[in-house]
Amino acid sequence: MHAHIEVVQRSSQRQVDLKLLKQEGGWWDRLTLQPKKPLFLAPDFDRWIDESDAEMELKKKEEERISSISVESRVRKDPFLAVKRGYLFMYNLVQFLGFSWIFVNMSVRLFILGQDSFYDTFHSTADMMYFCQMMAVLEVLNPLLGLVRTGFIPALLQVSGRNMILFVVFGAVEEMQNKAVVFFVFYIWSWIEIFRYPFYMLGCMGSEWKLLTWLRYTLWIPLYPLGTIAEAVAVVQSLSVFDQTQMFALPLPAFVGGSLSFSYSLRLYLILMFLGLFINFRHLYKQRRRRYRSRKRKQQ
Ligand SMILES: CCCCCCCCCCCCC[C@@H](O)CC(=O)SCCNC(=O)CCNC(=O)[C@H](O)C(C)(C)COP(=O)(O)OP(=O)(O)OC[C@H]1O[C@@H](n2cnc3c(N)ncnc32)[C@H](O)[C@@H]1OP(=O)(O)O
Repeated sequence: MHAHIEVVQRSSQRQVDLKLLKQEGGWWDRLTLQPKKPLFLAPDFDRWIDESDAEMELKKKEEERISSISVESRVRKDPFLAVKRGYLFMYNLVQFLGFSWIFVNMSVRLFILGQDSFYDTFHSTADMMYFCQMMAVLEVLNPLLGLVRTGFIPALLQVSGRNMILFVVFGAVEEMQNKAVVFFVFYIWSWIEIFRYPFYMLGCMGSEWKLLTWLRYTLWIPLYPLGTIAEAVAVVQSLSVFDQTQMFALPLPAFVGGSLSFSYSLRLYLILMFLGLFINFRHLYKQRRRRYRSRKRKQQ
């Protein structure tokens, strides 16, 4: 094979840099015609690439080209991307502020009043919790509208499960509202949400804080079972109230007579709750693995 030889300007007293321009593409077995390389000739190892380096480089360039095409086409295809991001950002911000308010309120009251604060949690925070949980219905709609990559079933279980506790077990039963269990349920819910929503907010801006991501994908491991246990305690405590008051009781046909206490529905709900815990725990575990696996791949 032949090459044009070009003398590069960067020559010094010690060396002369020669640039060989191949006349045809391809790999050379050696630099000169004679098999043994003259002693005065040395390749520039800073620029040296062998066949496998070149393949890697080509592959990398190809991947970069494909990802830039897919990003471009996604941006081009979705003219409402900015509106969607803006909506999600605002939604997450409102939820973050709501749960932060609840968390700070409960923490300050706990600090000042100690255990006495447990019994007044509902009256001091329920309005905000109602607001946040009503808004959370959007979390079931968002995946349906294709706005987020959340699983629809886990979101539905999460939102309907919490709303059942908040609106039915606590909201409708006055006897439950001054029980200590309200404190534990609300506090556990708030603990995860004050990290989850800012994590999403950063995501909407295309940014990430490693510590926040870690907290979002780790705190649920102790909090989810604890939260479910606290909710289960609340349900069990409310059973006798539903039996006594016959609130929401289902009237039975005349030939049977009487009515079916709502506590039976709640007993069934208790079973669903632990099934829901299993489904969502598995979902969150998979999300965690996906997040950290894809990050590891990016680092490699
Ligand atoms: C009346 C009949 C009732 C029948 C009910 C049956 C009963 C079921 C009961 C279930 C037990 C409930 C117990 C529970 O209440 C106890 C507690 O909550 S204790 C406190 C601890 N809890 C938690 O940790 C759960 C918190 N909640 C969640 O994590 C979510 O709600 C959940 C749906 C469970 C999982 O979230 P998701 O699937 O969204 O995972 P990711 O965060 O990884 O998100 C996936 C991707 O989507 C993007 N995303 C999602 N949401 C948003 C958003 N709002 N804004 C912007 N982006 C969002 C996210 O960034 C991810 O994107 P990417 O894939 O690009 O990383």
